[in-house]
Amino acid sequence: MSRTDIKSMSEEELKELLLSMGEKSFRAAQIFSWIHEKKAETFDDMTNLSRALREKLKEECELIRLNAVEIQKSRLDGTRKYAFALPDGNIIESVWMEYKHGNSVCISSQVGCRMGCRFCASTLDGLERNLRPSEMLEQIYEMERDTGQRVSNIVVMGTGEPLDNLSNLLRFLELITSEKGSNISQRNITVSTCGLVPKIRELAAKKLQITLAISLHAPNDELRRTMMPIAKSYSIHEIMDACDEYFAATGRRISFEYSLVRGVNDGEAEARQLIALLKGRNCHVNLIPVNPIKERDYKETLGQQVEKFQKQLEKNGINATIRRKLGTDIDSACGQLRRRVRQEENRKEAESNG
Ligand SMILES: C[S@@+](CC[C@H](N)C(=O)[O-])C[C@H]1O[C@@H](n2cnc3c(N)ncnc32)[C@H](O)[C@@H]1O
Ligand code: SF4
Repeated sequence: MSRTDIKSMSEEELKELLLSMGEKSFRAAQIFSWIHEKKAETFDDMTNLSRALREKLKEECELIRLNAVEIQKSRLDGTRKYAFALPDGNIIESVWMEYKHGNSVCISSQVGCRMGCRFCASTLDGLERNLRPSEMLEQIYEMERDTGQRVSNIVVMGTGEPLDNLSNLLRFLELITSEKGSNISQRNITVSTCGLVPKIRELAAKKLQITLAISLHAPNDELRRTMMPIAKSYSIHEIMDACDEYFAATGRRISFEYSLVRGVNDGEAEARQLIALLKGRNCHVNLIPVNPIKERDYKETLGQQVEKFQKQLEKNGINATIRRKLGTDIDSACGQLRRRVRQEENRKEAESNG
């Protein structure tokens, strides 16, 4: 029988668990605080619990940890890239970034991704599985343990489509923002999606204060379909309607991600279409030259053209920034560290077998 994933549980669920073990319900608050506030590494760290209860918890529950199998540290700034092994051996990646206003982390929401975007390394082997809430949390807790610092901002922009794993994402958000845990403000969290329209509407109905980022990458459906298969299911028009609903429900300005691909979506005509699409909207555009991956033929837009594109948007009243690149000395496209670590592990295994 598999053990209970206690790090994914709400305080209410913890209470029920403890009552079912014949314990007093106030133990739930103590255990919740050990896990999410003090970030206990083992049940034995929970010193205000009786030895008997700790033993019972060890038998019935797992307190999952991630194992950092590789950490790349930038020599230029504080950026660190982590490859973490999950309890089942799957590998995911997370990034730690240091800014003047605090520390920011980029975390994964799935092992792989099934969305198939043409520029993205995360999807090359498809989707393996969803991450549990505990596995999303633990990326952050583990990076905090490693750096000895606290996180203030979170972007769910690593491997995976977070809205394809919505119920686990919602529990993760509940736990990481809990006043009895890390107490991170919803306003300091960004969730990025390729545009799963029904899930955007579901998220809007929760009325959270998190920022929604839409990976747009093209100003018209025809071009978007060549870059992102999801564009065959939902049109840009439908995405914009869902964004309006999100804004109406939350009052939060939408961010649009636009990866510039040389000769594909970076011309004056595309900028004009993008302006027409976003004019009058309370939004922000993040421009980022695409990070080329060797498995695909896309090349990044070069510096001058990136600036020209941005200026054209700004001149027409569209807020646009070029995303500053951190850790350029360790930079590799999202999902590539995980792929390399996995390939190395497969090679070692093959060598030891043969
Ligand atoms: C990896 S995705 C994860 C979140 C979600 N699945 C999404 O697509 O928004 C995060 C962001 O990275 C972008 N991205 C993926 N591969 C990229 C690449 N090679 N170069 C630049 N941006 C990339 C995506 O388009 C998206 O805006
Ligand atoms: S960009 Fe996002 S949705 Fe598209 S394949 Fe990558 S992780 Fe998945």
